[in-house]
Amino acid sequence: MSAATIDPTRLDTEIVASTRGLTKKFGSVTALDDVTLDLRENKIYGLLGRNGAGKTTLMQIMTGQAFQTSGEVHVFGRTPHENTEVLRGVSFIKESQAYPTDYKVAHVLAAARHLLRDWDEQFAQELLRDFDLPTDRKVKKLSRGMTSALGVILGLASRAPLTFFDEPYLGLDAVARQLFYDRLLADYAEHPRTVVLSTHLIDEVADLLEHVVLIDRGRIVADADAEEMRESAVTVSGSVEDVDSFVGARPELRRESIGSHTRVLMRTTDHTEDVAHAKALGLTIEPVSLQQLIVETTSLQGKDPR
Ligand SMILES: Nc1ncnc2c1ncn2[C@@H]1O[C@H](COP(=O)(O)OP(=O)(O)OP(=O)(O)O)[C@@H](O)[C@H]1O
Repeated sequence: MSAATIDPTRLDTEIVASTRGLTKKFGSVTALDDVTLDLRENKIYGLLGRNGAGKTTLMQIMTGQAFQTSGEVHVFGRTPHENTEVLRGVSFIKESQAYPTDYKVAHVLAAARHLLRDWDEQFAQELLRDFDLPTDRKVKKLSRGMTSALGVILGLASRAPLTFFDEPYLGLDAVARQLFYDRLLADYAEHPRTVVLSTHLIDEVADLLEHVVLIDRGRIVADADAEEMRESAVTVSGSVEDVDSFVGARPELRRESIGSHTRVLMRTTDHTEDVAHAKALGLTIEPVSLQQLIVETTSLQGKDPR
């Protein structure tokens, strides 16, 4: 779907969470730098960015688990910190989640049932069967994949209006990850909510994402509809002369040349027009994957480690 054909009613959905000028410093490290962001209801977001970009810090502050140094954060119109009512509608799933030493899977589920307003026990039981997770096993004794499965079950069955998944599926194998994506999509269709997926597996989740927030060294560098973002660039190839004249002065994200043949990944402001024009000139034009675009966008921002 192109930007022009997006259902206009979906553009104006309510804001469920927002930040204004959010900054977080850890000593001399600025983990978040003036982040202003709105998360709207009933959308699946990809929160993407390189290691150390600030994704986890942003999610921790939005879920009231950490304090900002300056700036504002609101969830359902209120400050999330120590706000039980707000947090009953928020689910934050992360791999490093710690549980009390003696907790079994069943205890974790009971706690979630108690804490989360929209928890669906029947769905949780279905997911336990799907992921083959034993409820009487101590969480400490679960394998890495089983621990990840517990995380995704909690996140899905919470049906929280605002659900964050901070790479909880790192331990899942490819089959279990696919099961997670399938269950998420099917359940989201029946129970729309705001889901934020933070992941490095961009290609794998690309089709799920409706909106992309790209963070680089603590700053938001892209906040766009996923389809619009995909259509913001193309790869064009042909003879150096033809490609150069087609690209003109427009921004190039990458160029690879062999002899007199060249291939350029370039920005475009009119995707349809550019595709038609390039084809008419006999150039080869290919779409760009979200992953490719994000790699090029973030690598352009500089590579100095913090
Ligand atoms: N408790 C802390 N004390 C000091 N520095 C921290 C702390 N937590 C995060 N940082 C720093 O803040 C920056 C952002 O970290 P964050 O964990 O938010 O990144 P991320 O995008 O989630 O990374 P990854 O994809 O690797 O998980 C990093 O430079 C990190 O070292």
